[in-house]
Amino acid sequence: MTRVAVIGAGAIGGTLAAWLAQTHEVIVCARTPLADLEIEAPEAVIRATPRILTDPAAATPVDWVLTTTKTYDCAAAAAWLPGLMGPGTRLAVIQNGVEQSERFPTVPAERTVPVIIDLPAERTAPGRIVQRRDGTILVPEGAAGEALVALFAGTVIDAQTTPDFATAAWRKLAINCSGIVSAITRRAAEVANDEGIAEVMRGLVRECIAVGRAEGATLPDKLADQVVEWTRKAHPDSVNSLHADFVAGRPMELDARNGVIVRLGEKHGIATPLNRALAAVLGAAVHP
Ligand SMILES: NC(=O)C1=CN([C@@H]2O[C@H](COP(=O)(O)OP(=O)(O)OC[C@H]3O[C@@H](n4cnc5c(N)ncnc54)[C@H](OP(=O)(O)O)[C@@H]3O)[C@@H](O)[C@H]2O)C=CC1
Ligand SMILES: CC(C)(CO)C(=O)C(=O)O
Repeated sequence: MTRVAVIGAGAIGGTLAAWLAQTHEVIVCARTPLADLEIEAPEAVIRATPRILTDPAAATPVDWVLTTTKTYDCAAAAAWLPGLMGPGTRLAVIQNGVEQSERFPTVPAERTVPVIIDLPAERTAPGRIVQRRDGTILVPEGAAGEALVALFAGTVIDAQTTPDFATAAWRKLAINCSGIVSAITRRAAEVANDEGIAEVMRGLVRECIAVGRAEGATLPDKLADQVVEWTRKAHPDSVNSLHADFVAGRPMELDARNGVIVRLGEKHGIATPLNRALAAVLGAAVHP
């Protein structure tokens, strides 16, 4: 049986830990204590009672570490790694953005697997999560990516390798950068039905497309319209993770979702006024 440690028991970590615990030995490395996991998935309620650790000093080596904290908590999450990483342990960085491979520099590149996850989920209480639909995972081709795909076999998470991970990451960033409109308006995915807001979303995505192409991703012009359509088809009450952070008064992944477009745009001489402006507005907003 594969030993898997999941760092972070939030929306993504809790959901993945519960699904993996059906077939693997799972340890949850949590900051806030919790008793167990209960996931309200589209077809069923999934329960799991993995071993829960709250002290990095208690961690011992596992086969896989899945890190699922927010990007702004990477430094704190790294405190778990000395205990969890043995000579053969692989680290999957399951976070939004396009810089997953750079966030845990102490782990050798060949043992780090960047992961793009599409899995809308919201945490309602410690260990209690609403999973809005079945999810997908994309990882780069190669032995480590294939091993991660095998880990998720038998779960509702459709894990696959891709020969062009950069494109996959930038396509997901296109969705995420546009999600800032939900946090600013404090409205769930249904806000995309407002045509004025949809036009702002398209503008954010067009900037993302320009910078992503300069970084080597293959992104069609129609992606701007597609992002709006996908958001309109999401569960209308679906709250994205940036919006969830804002209303909870937590830090936000503004740099990973919008700031990175501004930063890399500057590198390539591409103007990104919408991402810059909206990130500044949300960054300065007082949480509700
Ligand atoms: N939610 C979603 O629908 C999606 C999210 N993502 C991405 O996935 C990543 C995770 O997001 P999400 O699950 O929503 O985030 P959450 O805020 O729900 O969960 C993050 C978890 O990390 C925990 N954590 C923080 N620091 C530590 C630490 N040092 N040790 C252990 N645990 C720690 C938090 O603890 P505490 O309980 O104390 O807060 C929290 O439980 C983000 O990059 C996000 O953008 C991607 C796709 C969809
Ligand atoms: C697009 C979405 C909502 C689900 O995958 C997401 O990535 C997030 O909430 O951060």
